[in-house]
Parts: sequence; C-alpha cells; structure tokens
Amino acid sequence: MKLGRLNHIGVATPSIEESIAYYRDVMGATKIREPFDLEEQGVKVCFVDTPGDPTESGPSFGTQIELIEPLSDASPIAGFLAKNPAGGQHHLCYEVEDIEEARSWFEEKGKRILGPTRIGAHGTPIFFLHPKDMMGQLTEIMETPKETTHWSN
Ligand SMILES: CC[C@H](C(=O)O)C(=O)SCCNC(=O)CCNC(=O)[C@H](O)C(C)(C)COP(=O)(O)OP(=O)(O)OC[C@H]1O[C@@H](n2cnc3c(N)ncnc32)[C@H](O)[C@@H]1OP(=O)(O)O
Ligand SMILES: [Co+2]
Repeated sequence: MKLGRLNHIGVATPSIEESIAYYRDVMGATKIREPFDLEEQGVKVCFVDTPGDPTESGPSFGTQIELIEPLSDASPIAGFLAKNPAGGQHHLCYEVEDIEEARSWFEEKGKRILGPTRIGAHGTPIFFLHPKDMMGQLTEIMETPKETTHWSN
C-alpha cells in the first residue's frame, strides 16, 4: 500500500454555524460548502476548502477541513465532545488507490478496523482504524475518487 493525499482533517465541533463563522471571519476561508446531514453516521458535515496547487493532477483545492457536529447524543462523536466540549481535531483521512488492498494491509499489521468498509462523506469507500493502534490518531482511510470531485456547491 502507498500513502496518498491527506484528503481531510476531521474536526469535531459543538456548532457548525459557529465554526463556519470562525473559518470565514478569523481564518479567512473563501470556500465553505453547504452543510449537510449524514443521518446514518449521526453527524452534520461541512467542508472548508484550503487552497491547493491547481497545476497538480488532483482537484483544484487542497486538503479540506471536515467539520462534524453530532446530530444527537447517540452520535459516535458525542463521547468525543463530552471529553472535549470546545471540539477539536478528531481524525485524519488519507487517500489510497485501492481500499480493499489497504484493508488487507492493515489487517495483516494487526490494526483494528472499526466496522465494515462503507461509503463516506465524499461518496467513496472508507474505513476507520482505532486510534490506539495508530499512534493515538483516529485514522480514516478513503479510496481516491476516480475523477476529480465535482462539487455541486
Ligand atoms: C463525516 C462523516 C464521516 C464519514 O463517514 O466519512 C464520519 O462518520 S466521521 C465521524 C464519526 N465516525 C467515527 O468517528 C467512526 C470511528 N470512530 C469510532 O468507532 C469511535 O469513535 C472510537 C472507537 C474511535 C472511540 O469510541 P468511543 O468514543 O465510544 O470510546 P472511548 O471514548 O472509550 O475511546 C476509546 C479510547 O480511544 C480514545 N479516542 C476516542 N476518540 C478518539 C479520537 N477521535 N482520537 C484519538 N483518540 C480517541 C479515547 O480517548 C479512549 O482512550 P483512553 O486512553 O482509553 O481514554
Ligand atoms: Co472524515
């Protein structure tokens, strides 16, 4: 397996609205996408683009901030926010060429994979690896989109 792009940094927040104002007014973000609910994952999601190098073959934007807010107390990030009420860095997501090859790779290394491979917020296959096996970092592995992500908003 070969490490690919840092696709996004997952940032938990108690309020996506407050985080949008922060990235816009404090950090000067110019491309903040429409928030949307991922009911099956128990989170509201909003992507903040960081500038990328348009000459690269990848998308014209760089790594994104993936803001995630719990939709209810049952959300998988509710426990994280209970421990970190102001929110903060929750996970890192790296791209790989082949998600199944990556899954076997980590299984062979004895890393705990959290649940089945499933479709994530970018519409491509993902899985998560337990932070305790990944140097303390909750790690999301995502298959590189086959074509540059054409975002509607
Ligand atoms: C935007 C949608 C996106 C997608 O699908 O693309 C997502 O869904 S991301 C948002 C939610 N989904 C996930 O996070 C799935 C993977 N996460 C999990 O399965 C759990 O959160 C898990 C197993 C990482 C932690 O579960 P839980 O919080 O119930 O257990 P504990 O609180 O007991 O934590 C165990 C141990 O891990 C440490 N921990 C928990 N979360 C993190 C984290 N984000 N980063 C680093 N470490 C974390 C926690 O402190 C505990 O350590 P200990 O030393 O035992 O106290
Ligand atoms: Co993510």
